[in-house]
Amino acid sequence: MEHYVDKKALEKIVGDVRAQNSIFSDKSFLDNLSVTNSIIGRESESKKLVKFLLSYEKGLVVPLVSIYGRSGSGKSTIVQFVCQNLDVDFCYVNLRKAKTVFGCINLILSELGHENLKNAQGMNYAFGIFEKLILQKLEKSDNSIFVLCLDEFDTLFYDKRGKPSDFVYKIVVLVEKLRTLKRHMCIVTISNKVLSEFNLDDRVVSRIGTSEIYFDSYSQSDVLKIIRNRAKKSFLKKIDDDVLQYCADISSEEHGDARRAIDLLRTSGEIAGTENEKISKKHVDKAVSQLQKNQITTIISGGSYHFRLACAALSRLTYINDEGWHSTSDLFKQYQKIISPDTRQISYRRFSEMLVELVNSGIAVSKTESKGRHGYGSQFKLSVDPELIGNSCFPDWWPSVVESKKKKEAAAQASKRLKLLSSGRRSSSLGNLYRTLGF
Ligand SMILES: Nc1ncnc2c1ncn2[C@@H]1O[C@H](COP(=O)(O)OP(=O)(O)OP(=O)(O)O)[C@@H](O)[C@H]1O
Repeated sequence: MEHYVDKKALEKIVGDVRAQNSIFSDKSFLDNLSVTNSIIGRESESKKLVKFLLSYEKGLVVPLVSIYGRSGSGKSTIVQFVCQNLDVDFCYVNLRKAKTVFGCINLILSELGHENLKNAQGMNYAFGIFEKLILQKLEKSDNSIFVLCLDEFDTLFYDKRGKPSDFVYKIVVLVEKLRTLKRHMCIVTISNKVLSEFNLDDRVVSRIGTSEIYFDSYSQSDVLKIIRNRAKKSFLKKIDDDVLQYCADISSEEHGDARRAIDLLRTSGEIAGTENEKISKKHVDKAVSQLQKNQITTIISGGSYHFRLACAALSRLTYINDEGWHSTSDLFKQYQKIISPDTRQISYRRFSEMLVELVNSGIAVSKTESKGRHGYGSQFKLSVDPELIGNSCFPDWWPSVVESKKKKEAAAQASKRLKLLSSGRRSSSLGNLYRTLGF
Protein backbone atom coordinates (compact mmCIF):
# COMPACT_ATOMS: atom_id res chain seq x y z
CA MET A 1 0.00 0.00 0.00
CA GLU A 2 1.28 3.48 -0.92
CA HIS A 3 1.87 5.85 1.99
CA TYR A 4 1.52 9.56 1.34
CA VAL A 5 0.96 12.74 3.27
CA ASP A 6 -2.37 14.38 2.57
CA LYS A 7 -4.01 17.21 4.47
CA LYS A 8 -5.54 14.85 7.04
CA ALA A 9 -2.25 13.03 7.63
CA LEU A 10 -0.49 16.36 8.04
CA GLU A 11 -3.08 17.50 10.57
CA LYS A 12 -2.37 14.34 12.57
CA ILE A 13 1.40 14.97 12.41
CA VAL A 14 0.87 18.54 13.62
CA GLY A 15 -1.35 17.26 16.46
CA ASP A 16 1.28 14.68 17.49
CA VAL A 17 4.07 17.25 17.52
CA ARG A 18 1.93 19.69 19.57
CA ALA A 19 1.15 16.88 22.05
CA GLN A 20 4.89 16.08 22.26
CA ASN A 21 5.65 19.69 23.09
CA SER A 22 2.67 20.26 25.37
CA ILE A 23 4.53 19.84 28.66
CA PHE A 24 7.35 22.28 27.87
CA SER A 25 7.37 26.01 28.56
CA ASP A 26 10.68 26.74 26.77
CA LYS A 27 12.54 23.92 25.05
CA SER A 28 15.56 26.07 24.22
CA PHE A 29 17.00 25.25 27.67
CA LEU A 30 17.15 21.61 26.58
CA ASP A 31 18.97 22.36 23.33
CA ASN A 32 22.49 20.95 23.36
CA LEU A 33 23.54 23.05 20.38
CA SER A 34 23.06 26.48 21.94
CA VAL A 35 25.49 27.89 24.47
CA THR A 36 24.00 28.29 27.91
CA ASN A 37 24.34 31.41 30.05
CA SER A 38 24.01 29.56 33.33
CA ILE A 39 26.97 27.32 33.89
CA ILE A 40 27.07 25.14 36.98
CA GLY A 41 30.55 24.83 38.51
CA ARG A 42 33.66 24.73 36.28
CA GLU A 43 35.15 27.85 37.94
CA SER A 44 38.68 26.51 38.04
CA GLU A 45 38.69 25.44 34.36
CA SER A 46 37.24 28.82 33.29
CA LYS A 47 39.82 30.62 35.39
CA LYS A 48 42.69 28.69 33.78
CA LEU A 49 41.44 29.53 30.29
CA VAL A 50 40.92 33.22 31.09
CA LYS A 51 44.45 33.31 32.51
CA PHE A 52 45.94 31.82 29.34
CA LEU A 53 44.01 34.17 27.05
CA LEU A 54 44.38 37.40 28.99
CA SER A 55 48.13 37.04 29.26
CA TYR A 56 48.17 38.95 25.94
CA GLU A 57 47.56 42.07 28.04
CA LYS A 58 51.08 41.62 29.35
CA GLY A 59 52.47 40.97 25.90
CA LEU A 60 52.77 37.17 25.71
CA VAL A 61 50.20 34.52 24.83
CA VAL A 62 50.86 30.78 24.57
CA PRO A 63 50.33 29.72 20.96
CA LEU A 64 48.12 26.75 21.80
CA VAL A 65 45.89 25.67 24.68
CA SER A 66 44.65 22.09 24.66
CA ILE A 67 41.29 21.43 26.32
CA TYR A 68 40.55 17.75 26.84
CA GLY A 69 38.21 15.44 28.74
CA ARG A 70 35.34 12.97 28.26
CA SER A 71 32.24 13.82 26.22
CA GLY A 72 29.57 15.97 27.84
CA SER A 73 31.98 17.45 30.40
CA GLY A 74 31.32 21.03 29.29
CA LYS A 75 34.48 21.70 27.21
CA SER A 76 32.82 23.37 24.21
CA THR A 77 30.38 25.25 26.43
CA ILE A 78 33.07 26.77 28.66
CA VAL A 79 35.36 27.72 25.75
CA GLN A 80 32.56 29.47 23.86
CA PHE A 81 31.17 31.14 26.98
CA VAL A 82 34.59 32.50 27.96
CA CYS A 83 35.39 33.74 24.43
CA GLN A 84 31.99 35.39 24.04
CA ASN A 85 32.45 37.29 27.28
CA LEU A 86 36.03 38.54 26.91
CA ASP A 87 37.24 41.38 24.74
CA VAL A 88 38.68 39.05 22.13
CA ASP A 89 37.95 38.24 18.52
CA PHE A 90 37.32 34.56 18.11
CA CYS A 91 36.32 31.99 15.58
CA TYR A 92 34.78 28.73 16.79
CA VAL A 93 34.81 25.84 14.32
CA ASN A 94 33.67 22.27 14.84
CA LEU A 95 35.99 20.27 12.59
CA ARG A 96 33.73 17.21 12.61
CA LYS A 97 32.04 18.55 9.48
CA ALA A 98 35.35 18.38 7.55
CA LYS A 99 36.53 15.19 5.87
CA THR A 100 40.01 16.39 4.95
CA VAL A 101 42.66 18.78 6.21
CA PHE A 102 41.84 21.14 3.34
CA GLY A 103 38.20 20.86 4.38
CA CYS A 104 39.26 22.14 7.83
CA ILE A 105 40.82 25.33 6.46
CA ASN A 106 37.73 25.84 4.31
CA LEU A 107 35.53 25.55 7.42
CA ILE A 108 37.65 28.16 9.20
CA LEU A 109 37.56 30.51 6.22
CA SER A 110 33.83 30.13 5.81
CA GLU A 111 33.32 30.90 9.52
CA LEU A 112 35.22 34.12 8.83
CA GLY A 113 32.87 34.90 5.96
CA HIS A 114 35.02 33.76 3.03
CA GLU A 115 33.82 31.54 0.19
CA ASN A 116 35.12 27.97 -0.14
CA LEU A 117 38.44 27.46 -1.91
CA LYS A 118 39.28 24.65 -4.30
CA ASN A 119 41.94 22.07 -3.36
CA ALA A 120 43.97 23.09 -6.39
CA GLN A 121 44.41 26.61 -5.00
CA GLY A 122 46.65 25.08 -2.35
CA MET A 123 47.19 25.39 1.38
CA ASN A 124 49.65 28.31 1.17
CA TYR A 125 47.12 30.42 -0.71
CA ALA A 126 44.45 29.50 1.85
CA PHE A 127 46.74 30.57 4.71
CA GLY A 128 47.44 33.88 2.97
CA ILE A 129 43.70 34.60 2.96
CA PHE A 130 43.35 33.40 6.56
CA GLU A 131 46.02 35.87 7.70
CA LYS A 132 44.36 38.73 5.82
CA LEU A 133 40.96 37.95 7.35
CA ILE A 134 42.38 37.85 10.90
CA LEU A 135 44.10 41.20 10.43
CA GLN A 136 40.93 42.77 8.98
CA LYS A 137 38.88 41.45 11.89
CA LEU A 138 41.30 42.78 14.52
CA GLU A 139 41.53 46.11 12.72
CA LYS A 140 37.74 46.48 12.73
CA SER A 141 37.22 45.52 16.38
CA ASP A 142 40.37 47.16 17.68
CA ASN A 143 41.07 44.02 19.70
CA SER A 144 44.62 42.71 20.01
CA ILE A 145 43.96 39.00 20.15
CA PHE A 146 42.34 36.50 17.85
CA VAL A 147 41.35 33.12 19.34
CA LEU A 148 40.93 30.18 16.99
CA CYS A 149 38.84 27.45 18.69
CA LEU A 150 39.10 24.09 16.95
CA ASP A 151 36.51 21.71 18.41
CA GLU A 152 36.72 17.94 17.66
CA PHE A 153 40.40 18.53 16.90
CA ASP A 154 40.86 14.74 16.38
CA THR A 155 39.07 14.98 13.02
CA LEU A 156 42.12 16.65 11.53
CA PHE A 157 44.18 13.51 12.15
CA TYR A 158 41.82 11.15 10.27
CA ASP A 159 43.17 12.56 6.99
CA LYS A 160 46.70 11.14 7.15
CA ARG A 161 47.41 11.98 3.51
CA GLY A 162 46.55 15.64 4.16
CA LYS A 163 49.52 16.00 6.59
CA PRO A 164 47.66 17.20 9.70
CA SER A 165 50.86 17.97 11.60
CA ASP A 166 51.96 20.30 8.76
CA PHE A 167 48.64 22.07 9.05
CA VAL A 168 49.11 22.72 12.79
CA TYR A 169 52.67 23.85 12.07
CA LYS A 170 51.36 26.39 9.56
CA ILE A 171 48.94 27.85 12.11
CA VAL A 172 51.70 28.07 14.73
CA VAL A 173 53.95 29.86 12.23
CA LEU A 174 51.08 32.26 11.57
CA VAL A 175 50.82 32.92 15.32
CA GLU A 176 54.54 33.81 15.31
CA LYS A 177 54.15 36.04 12.24
CA LEU A 178 51.23 37.94 13.79
CA ARG A 179 53.34 38.51 16.89
CA THR A 180 55.85 40.43 14.75
CA LEU A 181 52.92 42.63 13.64
CA LYS A 182 52.06 43.30 17.31
CA ARG A 183 48.95 41.13 17.05
CA HIS A 184 48.23 38.06 19.13
CA MET A 185 46.64 34.76 18.27
CA CYS A 186 45.92 31.68 20.36
CA ILE A 187 44.71 28.31 19.12
CA VAL A 188 42.36 26.51 21.51
CA THR A 189 41.96 22.84 20.63
CA ILE A 190 39.07 20.82 22.10
CA SER A 191 39.14 17.06 22.12
CA ASN A 192 38.46 13.90 24.12
CA LYS A 193 42.14 13.07 23.81
CA VAL A 194 45.22 14.58 25.39
CA LEU A 195 47.51 16.41 22.93
CA SER A 196 50.35 13.91 23.26
CA GLU A 197 48.12 11.24 21.69
CA PHE A 198 48.23 13.09 18.37
CA ASN A 199 50.99 12.48 15.95
CA LEU A 200 52.48 15.96 15.98
CA ASP A 201 55.98 16.61 14.59
CA ASP A 202 58.74 17.58 17.00
CA ARG A 203 58.94 21.03 15.37
CA VAL A 204 55.27 21.60 16.34
CA VAL A 205 55.59 20.11 19.83
CA SER A 206 58.61 22.23 20.70
CA ARG A 207 56.79 25.40 19.62
CA ILE A 208 53.44 24.91 21.32
CA GLY A 209 54.55 24.06 24.87
CA THR A 210 52.26 22.26 27.29
CA SER A 211 49.32 24.49 28.11
CA GLU A 212 46.53 22.05 28.88
CA ILE A 213 43.23 22.16 30.74
CA TYR A 214 41.70 18.86 31.77
CA PHE A 215 37.93 18.61 32.23
CA ASP A 216 37.19 15.89 34.72
CA SER A 217 33.90 14.02 34.12
CA TYR A 218 30.96 15.28 36.17
CA SER A 219 29.84 13.40 39.24
CA GLN A 220 26.24 12.17 39.45
CA SER A 221 25.40 15.11 41.73
CA ASP A 222 26.93 17.65 39.27
CA VAL A 223 24.78 16.19 36.47
CA LEU A 224 21.74 16.37 38.74
CA LYS A 225 22.40 20.06 39.48
CA ILE A 226 22.68 20.80 35.74
CA ILE A 227 19.41 19.11 34.81
CA ARG A 228 17.52 20.43 37.85
CA ASN A 229 18.39 23.92 36.64
CA ARG A 230 17.31 23.13 33.05
CA ALA A 231 14.10 21.37 34.14
CA LYS A 232 12.98 24.41 36.13
CA LYS A 233 13.28 26.64 33.06
CA SER A 234 11.97 24.34 30.37
CA PHE A 235 8.90 22.50 31.74
CA LEU A 236 5.47 23.97 32.53
CA LYS A 237 5.12 21.88 35.70
CA LYS A 238 7.69 20.88 38.30
CA ILE A 239 9.39 17.56 37.52
CA ASP A 240 9.62 15.06 40.42
CA ASP A 241 13.11 14.97 41.82
CA ASP A 242 13.27 11.16 41.66
CA VAL A 243 12.75 11.39 37.87
CA LEU A 244 15.63 13.88 37.61
CA GLN A 245 17.76 11.67 39.86
CA TYR A 246 16.99 8.71 37.60
CA CYS A 247 18.08 10.69 34.49
CA ALA A 248 21.28 11.74 36.30
CA ASP A 249 22.00 8.14 37.42
CA ILE A 250 21.63 6.77 33.88
CA SER A 251 23.77 9.56 32.42
CA SER A 252 26.53 8.93 34.95
CA GLU A 253 26.63 5.12 34.59
CA GLU A 254 29.78 5.23 32.46
CA HIS A 255 30.95 8.78 33.17
CA GLY A 256 29.03 11.93 34.10
CA ASP A 257 27.76 13.18 30.74
CA ALA A 258 25.70 16.39 30.89
CA ARG A 259 24.76 16.22 27.21
CA ARG A 260 23.29 12.74 27.62
CA ALA A 261 21.32 13.86 30.69
CA ILE A 262 19.83 16.87 28.87
CA ASP A 263 18.90 14.77 25.82
CA LEU A 264 17.35 12.17 28.09
CA LEU A 265 15.26 14.73 29.95
CA ARG A 266 14.02 16.34 26.72
CA THR A 267 13.14 13.01 25.06
CA SER A 268 11.42 11.71 28.21
CA GLY A 269 9.34 14.90 28.26
CA GLU A 270 8.37 14.47 24.60
CA ILE A 271 7.29 10.86 25.19
CA ALA A 272 5.29 11.81 28.30
CA GLY A 273 3.67 14.66 26.32
CA THR A 274 2.64 12.28 23.51
CA GLU A 275 1.12 9.91 26.08
CA ASN A 276 -0.55 12.85 27.82
CA GLU A 277 0.96 11.79 31.15
CA LYS A 278 3.10 13.31 33.86
CA ILE A 279 6.76 12.58 33.20
CA SER A 280 7.89 9.46 35.12
CA LYS A 281 10.70 6.88 35.20
CA LYS A 282 8.77 4.79 32.67
CA HIS A 283 9.19 7.61 30.11
CA VAL A 284 12.90 7.87 30.93
CA ASP A 285 13.31 4.12 30.17
CA LYS A 286 11.53 4.58 26.85
CA ALA A 287 13.71 7.61 26.09
CA VAL A 288 16.89 5.58 26.72
CA SER A 289 15.99 3.02 24.05
CA GLN A 290 14.74 5.68 21.61
CA LEU A 291 17.97 7.68 21.94
CA GLN A 292 20.12 4.58 21.50
CA LYS A 293 18.19 3.69 18.36
CA ASN A 294 18.54 7.24 16.97
CA GLN A 295 22.24 7.34 17.77
CA ILE A 296 22.91 4.02 16.02
CA THR A 297 20.91 5.08 12.97
CA THR A 298 22.86 8.35 12.75
CA ILE A 299 26.24 6.62 13.03
CA ILE A 300 25.37 3.94 10.52
CA SER A 301 23.72 6.18 7.95
CA GLY A 302 26.76 8.47 8.07
CA GLY A 303 29.21 5.55 7.57
CA SER A 304 30.56 4.28 4.25
CA TYR A 305 29.36 1.04 2.63
CA HIS A 306 32.43 -0.80 3.96
CA PHE A 307 31.86 0.61 7.47
CA ARG A 308 28.34 -0.79 7.36
CA LEU A 309 29.72 -4.12 6.12
CA ALA A 310 32.14 -4.24 9.09
CA CYS A 311 29.20 -3.58 11.44
CA ALA A 312 27.14 -6.24 9.66
CA ALA A 313 29.98 -8.80 9.89
CA LEU A 314 30.28 -8.28 13.65
CA SER A 315 26.49 -8.37 14.12
CA ARG A 316 26.10 -11.58 12.12
CA LEU A 317 28.83 -13.47 13.97
CA THR A 318 27.51 -12.27 17.34
CA TYR A 319 23.91 -13.11 16.53
CA ILE A 320 24.40 -16.51 14.89
CA ASN A 321 26.93 -17.87 17.37
CA ASP A 322 25.64 -16.12 20.52
CA GLU A 323 29.24 -15.17 21.12
CA GLY A 324 30.84 -11.91 22.25
CA TRP A 325 34.46 -11.55 21.15
CA HIS A 326 35.66 -11.99 17.56
CA SER A 327 39.10 -11.70 16.01
CA THR A 328 39.96 -9.36 13.12
CA SER A 329 40.61 -12.32 10.81
CA ASP A 330 37.22 -13.99 11.57
CA LEU A 331 35.50 -10.68 11.00
CA PHE A 332 37.38 -10.10 7.74
CA LYS A 333 36.28 -13.56 6.48
CA GLN A 334 32.71 -12.70 7.39
CA TYR A 335 33.04 -9.33 5.58
CA GLN A 336 34.25 -11.14 2.46
CA LYS A 337 31.20 -13.40 2.58
CA ILE A 338 28.72 -10.55 2.93
CA ILE A 339 30.14 -8.06 0.41
CA SER A 340 28.33 -7.96 -2.91
CA PRO A 341 30.39 -9.77 -5.58
CA ASP A 342 30.61 -6.75 -7.89
CA THR A 343 32.13 -4.48 -5.20
CA ARG A 344 35.88 -4.16 -4.74
CA GLN A 345 37.01 -5.33 -1.31
CA ILE A 346 39.10 -3.15 0.95
CA SER A 347 42.44 -4.55 2.18
CA TYR A 348 42.82 -6.43 5.47
CA ARG A 349 44.70 -3.45 6.88
CA ARG A 350 42.01 -0.97 5.90
CA PHE A 351 39.42 -3.35 7.33
CA SER A 352 41.24 -3.35 10.72
CA GLU A 353 41.21 0.47 10.65
CA MET A 354 37.47 0.29 10.03
CA LEU A 355 37.08 -1.89 13.13
CA VAL A 356 38.88 0.81 15.12
CA GLU A 357 36.39 3.36 13.72
CA LEU A 358 33.63 1.08 14.99
CA VAL A 359 35.15 1.22 18.47
CA ASN A 360 35.55 5.01 18.24
CA SER A 361 31.90 5.39 17.35
CA GLY A 362 30.90 3.42 20.48
CA ILE A 363 29.31 0.53 18.57
CA ALA A 364 31.97 -1.96 19.71
CA VAL A 365 34.70 -2.41 22.29
CA SER A 366 38.09 -4.02 21.71
CA LYS A 367 40.81 -5.81 23.65
CA THR A 368 44.26 -7.10 22.78
CA GLU A 369 44.95 -10.77 23.31
CA SER A 370 48.12 -12.83 23.16
CA LYS A 371 48.24 -15.38 20.34
CA GLY A 372 51.27 -17.16 21.81
CA ARG A 373 54.06 -17.49 19.27
CA HIS A 374 52.07 -15.35 16.81
CA GLY A 375 52.24 -12.19 18.93
CA TYR A 376 49.17 -10.16 19.82
CA GLY A 377 45.84 -9.68 18.08
CA SER A 378 42.75 -7.54 18.56
CA GLN A 379 39.35 -8.89 19.50
CA PHE A 380 36.08 -6.99 19.05
CA LYS A 381 32.74 -7.19 20.78
CA LEU A 382 29.47 -5.38 19.98
CA SER A 383 28.27 -3.04 22.70
CA VAL A 384 24.71 -2.90 21.35
CA ASP A 385 22.05 -5.36 20.27
CA PRO A 386 23.17 -7.16 17.04
CA GLU A 387 19.62 -7.12 15.66
CA LEU A 388 19.47 -3.33 16.00
CA ILE A 389 22.78 -2.93 14.16
CA GLY A 390 22.11 -5.56 11.49
CA ASN A 391 18.68 -4.12 10.71
CA SER A 392 20.00 -0.56 10.56
CA CYS A 393 22.88 -1.52 8.24
CA PHE A 394 21.07 -3.65 5.69
CA PRO A 395 17.35 -4.06 6.45
CA ASP A 396 16.81 -6.27 3.36
CA TRP A 397 19.67 -8.60 4.31
CA TRP A 398 19.12 -9.04 8.05
CA PRO A 399 15.99 -11.32 7.77
CA SER A 400 18.21 -13.88 5.96
CA VAL A 401 20.53 -13.87 9.00
CA VAL A 402 17.56 -14.45 11.32
CA GLU A 403 16.50 -17.32 9.04
CA SER A 404 20.03 -18.85 9.11
CA LYS A 405 20.01 -18.76 12.91
CA LYS A 406 16.62 -20.50 13.02
CA LYS A 407 17.92 -23.20 10.65
CA LYS A 408 21.09 -23.62 12.71
CA GLU A 409 19.08 -23.98 15.92
CA ALA A 410 16.66 -26.44 14.27
CA ALA A 411 19.61 -28.51 13.01
CA ALA A 412 21.20 -28.50 16.49
CA GLN A 413 17.89 -29.65 18.04
CA ALA A 414 17.53 -32.42 15.44
CA SER A 415 21.06 -33.71 16.04
CA LYS A 416 20.45 -33.66 19.81
CA ARG A 417 17.29 -35.72 19.36
CA LEU A 418 19.12 -38.12 17.04
CA LYS A 419 21.86 -38.61 19.63
CA LEU A 420 19.29 -39.28 22.36
CA LEU A 421 17.49 -41.71 20.13
CA SER A 422 20.61 -43.66 19.16
CA SER A 423 21.86 -43.79 22.78
CA GLY A 424 18.34 -45.04 23.76
CA ARG A 425 18.52 -47.80 21.13
CA ARG A 426 21.99 -48.77 22.22
CA SER A 427 20.92 -49.07 25.87
CA SER A 428 17.81 -51.12 24.98
CA SER A 429 19.86 -53.54 22.84
CA LEU A 430 22.36 -53.82 25.72
CA GLY A 431 19.40 -54.59 28.00
CA ASN A 432 18.36 -57.46 25.67
CA LEU A 433 21.92 -58.81 25.71
CA TYR A 434 22.05 -58.73 29.53
CA ARG A 435 18.70 -60.51 29.71
CA THR A 436 19.87 -63.22 27.28
CA LEU A 437 22.99 -63.76 29.41
CA GLY A 438 20.79 -64.08 32.51
CA PHE A 439 21.89 -61.01 34.46
N1 LIG B 1 28.70 23.10 33.83
C1 LIG B 1 27.63 23.11 33.05
N2 LIG B 1 26.56 23.85 33.37
C2 LIG B 1 25.47 23.87 32.59
N3 LIG B 1 25.35 23.14 31.45
C3 LIG B 1 26.39 22.38 31.09
C4 LIG B 1 27.58 22.33 31.86
N4 LIG B 1 28.46 21.48 31.28
C5 LIG B 1 27.86 21.03 30.18
N5 LIG B 1 26.63 21.56 30.06
C6 LIG B 1 25.67 21.27 28.98
O1 LIG B 1 25.87 19.94 28.55
C7 LIG B 1 25.87 19.83 27.14
C8 LIG B 1 27.17 19.24 26.65
O2 LIG B 1 28.25 20.13 26.96
P1 LIG B 1 29.49 20.35 25.97
O3 LIG B 1 29.04 20.25 24.55
O4 LIG B 1 30.14 21.59 26.39
O5 LIG B 1 30.36 19.09 26.33
P2 LIG B 1 31.76 18.66 25.68
O6 LIG B 1 32.66 18.31 26.80
O7 LIG B 1 32.24 19.68 24.72
O8 LIG B 1 31.34 17.34 24.93
P3 LIG B 1 31.99 16.65 23.61
O9 LIG B 1 33.37 16.22 23.97
O10 LIG B 1 31.09 15.46 23.37
O11 LIG B 1 31.90 17.66 22.51
C9 LIG B 1 25.58 21.21 26.62
O12 LIG B 1 24.19 21.33 26.39
C10 LIG B 1 25.96 22.14 27.77
O13 LIG B 1 25.18 23.30 27.77
